[in-house]
Amino acid sequence: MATLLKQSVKLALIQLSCTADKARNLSHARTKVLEATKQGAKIVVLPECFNSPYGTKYFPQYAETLLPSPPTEDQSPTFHALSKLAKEAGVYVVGGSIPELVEAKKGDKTYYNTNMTFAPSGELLATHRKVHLFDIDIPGKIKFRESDVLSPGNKITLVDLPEYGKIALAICYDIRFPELATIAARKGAFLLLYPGAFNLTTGKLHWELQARARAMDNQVFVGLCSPARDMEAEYNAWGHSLVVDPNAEVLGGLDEKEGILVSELVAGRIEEVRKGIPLYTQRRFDVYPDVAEGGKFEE
Ligand SMILES: NC(=O)CC(=O)C(=O)O
Repeated sequence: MATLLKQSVKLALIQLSCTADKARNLSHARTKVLEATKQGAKIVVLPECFNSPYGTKYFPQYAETLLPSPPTEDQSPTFHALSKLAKEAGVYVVGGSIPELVEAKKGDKTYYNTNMTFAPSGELLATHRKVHLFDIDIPGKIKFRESDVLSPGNKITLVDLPEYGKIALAICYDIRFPELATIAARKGAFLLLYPGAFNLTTGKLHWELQARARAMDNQVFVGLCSPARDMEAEYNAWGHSLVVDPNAEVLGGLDEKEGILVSELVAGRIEEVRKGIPLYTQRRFDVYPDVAEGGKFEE
């Protein structure tokens, strides 16, 4: 029987220390991706906003232009660094996210929080713009309004890795919207990946819970990749990158410090879990609508 994950694969999440120095962040990311590759990883993930600090005032300052693709070196040093790195390491590189600038002819500027995923050949396979912007206000704890600067993406992102199967990409706050995950899983993703930077308030409450919930709902692997925590920065990331299996069990996790988490995703595990708890044949579309009938896959 064909399995969703065609062969077992090692996934690495790089919980990178991210600074205000973009060039340093890029070369540091290279060092860590190569380190993960030495441990056998074939899919390597970087965190949300891995080449800049996370904060609305930083997005315009660090933004790069990705379109038309491929951008020049000047337009996007990160595109070129990640493409070269994927080729050098011979692995899939899921480039967390970076602030993206789209400038209209009349000078209007639009910013997105954008992921780029590269094949081992160095080819750009997909981009995902954060669909749900992080606008929250928890009195006395945290207020954040990405929408002051960013615009939202408008699609669900599935990426085909021919030797392994399909993965779904979304960014941080996107994880709180289970419809996106469910549609991607029902379209055949074996892994939901979320580069993300929760914080000390919401991280403690919901980070692991969200990861396990999306894995449990959809009976697929889930990976959440955070920047390392920096208490000198204005925004303090939660850290605790983790990988969860299709039975919602934590396969591995980090603390708040920089680190590399390598986890083996075993082919056949999804089908084993789904055989035991057969949600996939028990859905009642005569009682409620099938969300997987919808979903937009192109910008
Ligand atoms: N930073 C985010 O996008 C999301 C987050 O921190 C949360 O959902 O909590």
